[in-house]
Amino acid sequence: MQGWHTLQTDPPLHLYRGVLGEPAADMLLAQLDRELEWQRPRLKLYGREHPIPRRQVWMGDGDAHYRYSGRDFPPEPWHPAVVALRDGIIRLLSERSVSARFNSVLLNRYADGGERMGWHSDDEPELGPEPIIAAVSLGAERPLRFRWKQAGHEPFNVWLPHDSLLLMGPGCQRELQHALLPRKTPGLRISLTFRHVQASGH
Ligand SMILES: O=C(O)CCC(=O)C(=O)O
Ligand SMILES: [Fe+2]
Repeated sequence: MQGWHTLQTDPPLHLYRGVLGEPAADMLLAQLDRELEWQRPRLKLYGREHPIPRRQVWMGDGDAHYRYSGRDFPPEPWHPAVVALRDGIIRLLSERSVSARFNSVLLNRYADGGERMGWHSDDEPELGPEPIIAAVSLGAERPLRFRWKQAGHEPFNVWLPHDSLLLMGPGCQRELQHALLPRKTPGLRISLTFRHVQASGH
């Protein structure tokens, strides 16, 4: 159970179970919930502003700005527990001969199954042509739903257990979209999606 599981190879999706070990993962979930300044920004969708249906924190190196839905998010400074997790993830990826660097992370906080993230690909220009995204899940287990941009392939779920890491390799953002759809289930979930954004010259 523990360790790497290949979900598919083209484009690559790999799940690692047991990133920190249960007690440390439980502690990190509680610590992030308590210590971060969770935001609920309002974003424009089809010309109208709505608060996002979850909370988030954008964190990273000072020059790692992130732009979406016409807004610019300057990063919060790295939290030491998130730095330690990032470095652990980089070590795990190097076991697979994936050399990744991450200068930023989007932390998402879903208070319960009603909170969600809609369909998207992480394909903003500042993420570069074939981004590698490493997504750590803490708390309530929920499925990440994937669908193909090209017609004729079936959508599928990837269940993301507590203390797991989902590696979305090259091609995942180009060929697929993903969403965390609402479910009638309780339970706090926090995800951390580590990325590398090109410095924006701010
Ligand atoms: O919460 C998740 O697992 C998905 C998050 C996600 O897709 C993102 O941060 O881009
Ligand atoms: Fe995403």
